[in-house]
Amino acid sequence: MEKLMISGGRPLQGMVSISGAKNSAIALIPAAILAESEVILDNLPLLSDVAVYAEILEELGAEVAWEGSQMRIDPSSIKSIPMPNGPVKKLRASYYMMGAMLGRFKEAVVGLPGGCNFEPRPIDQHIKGFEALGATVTNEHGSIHLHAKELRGTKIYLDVSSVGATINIMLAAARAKGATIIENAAKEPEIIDVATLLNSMGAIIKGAGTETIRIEGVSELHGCRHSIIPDRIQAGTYMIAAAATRGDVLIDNVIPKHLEAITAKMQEMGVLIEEFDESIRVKGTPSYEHVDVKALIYPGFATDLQSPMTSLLTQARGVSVLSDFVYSNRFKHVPELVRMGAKIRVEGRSAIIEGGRLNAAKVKAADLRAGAALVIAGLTVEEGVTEVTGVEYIDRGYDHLVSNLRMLGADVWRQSE
Ligand SMILES: CC(=O)N[C@H]1[C@@H](OP(=O)(O)OP(=O)(O)OC[C@H]2O[C@@H](n3ccc(=O)[nH]c3=O)[C@H](O)[C@@H]2O)O[C@H](CO)[C@@H](O)[C@@H]1O
Ligand SMILES: C=C(OP(=O)(O)O)C(=O)O
Repeated sequence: MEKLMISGGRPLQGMVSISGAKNSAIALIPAAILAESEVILDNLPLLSDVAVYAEILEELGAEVAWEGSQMRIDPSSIKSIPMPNGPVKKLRASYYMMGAMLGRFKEAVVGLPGGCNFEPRPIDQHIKGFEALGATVTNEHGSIHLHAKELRGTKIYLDVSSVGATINIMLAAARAKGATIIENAAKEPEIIDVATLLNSMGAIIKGAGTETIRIEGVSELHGCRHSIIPDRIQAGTYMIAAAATRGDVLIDNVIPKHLEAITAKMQEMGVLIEEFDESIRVKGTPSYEHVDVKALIYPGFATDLQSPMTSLLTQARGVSVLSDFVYSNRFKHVPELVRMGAKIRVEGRSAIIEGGRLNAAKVKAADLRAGAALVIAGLTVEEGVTEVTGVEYIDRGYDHLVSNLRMLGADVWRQSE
């Protein structure tokens, strides 16, 4: 096991290039199961979640060649094998195995997902969707068993606009008979990315990115080549880190439109931000105003940036209120930030943050974005070394974090625990 060591107090300066999006990559890899020939994914991030997904596909019999930021997946010899345990337990997005296997084989056995469990994360809307398409779904000893004689298109209204359920239903419906309409669909950019890949594979999907998605089922899908969209959450994290250290950073390979909510909130605090076609420059200022933030579904402020934003708000004057309307209890970073001297209390689904200096401490990342929050907090500390354990969570979602931060002038290194 390793830990991250951070000797903070240096403004981040220079340029960082953002990798492809985790939440796209880990949906696009299982989507390749639906094809009959090779799928090539470019701009793939180097993340532990991606490695686990490659392992899952290999276990099923796919040929996977991963070199740098490209993955070639030949799914032609994939077999329908039950996956109750093993790598599916290591990540959240293994739930996409249900939609992809159901679409291709009309059956699947998949262990309940792992990943970041900052609070109970139900999958009832995924199951409701599969059942509406004609599948029988049972939970047997912690594994979901799915089976259908045939999948038939239908209209599905999601009770909550879930990213995972929207993508999972698209995967299964892409090879169903007839048309499926998802109402109250999630609108996150990663959903458009998955629809783009599926359409390049021969699917007929319209409306991705809006609340109504229509999927015309087809009997066969073929291979294709696809470049993954930039990771808006990694980009937002570097934007926050640049501001928190009062630095000046050009964040390259981003889609500024995907970052509008975080950009607007940071500008409201007094951070200077310039937008270019594919990059964003973030320049810190000596003093920030407190703001209130509401994490919402896209295009609102991303819940995945809520924890990193908490660290930035410790650097603002006065009292900020940060509420999460996607996850009511995503606050595992708070006690650790308090250990570093932050004045934060949680009330219901809100964190009340009073600005002030942080101190170096030994802290533990309990999930991916809590880890990012602690790294940002450590970067602001002027004396001493902050130690962050739980690095395995951070490796789920940040490509080359240490080398990127070092390139920006931070004094950060990994060390054995
Ligand atoms: C792999 C992946 O893409 N992960 C992202 C995805 O997670 P994930 O797809 O799991 O999150 P959802 O969009 O499904 O969850 C949104 C809300 O809906 C609720 N819900 C969800 C499904 C369901 O069947 N029933 C239900 O009640 C959840 O508890 C949560 O309150 O979107 C989240 C919200 O943007 C992000 O934080 C995660 O980074
Ligand atoms: C919660 C996250 O991921 P996952 O859904 O994969 O656990 C995240 O990326 O912040």
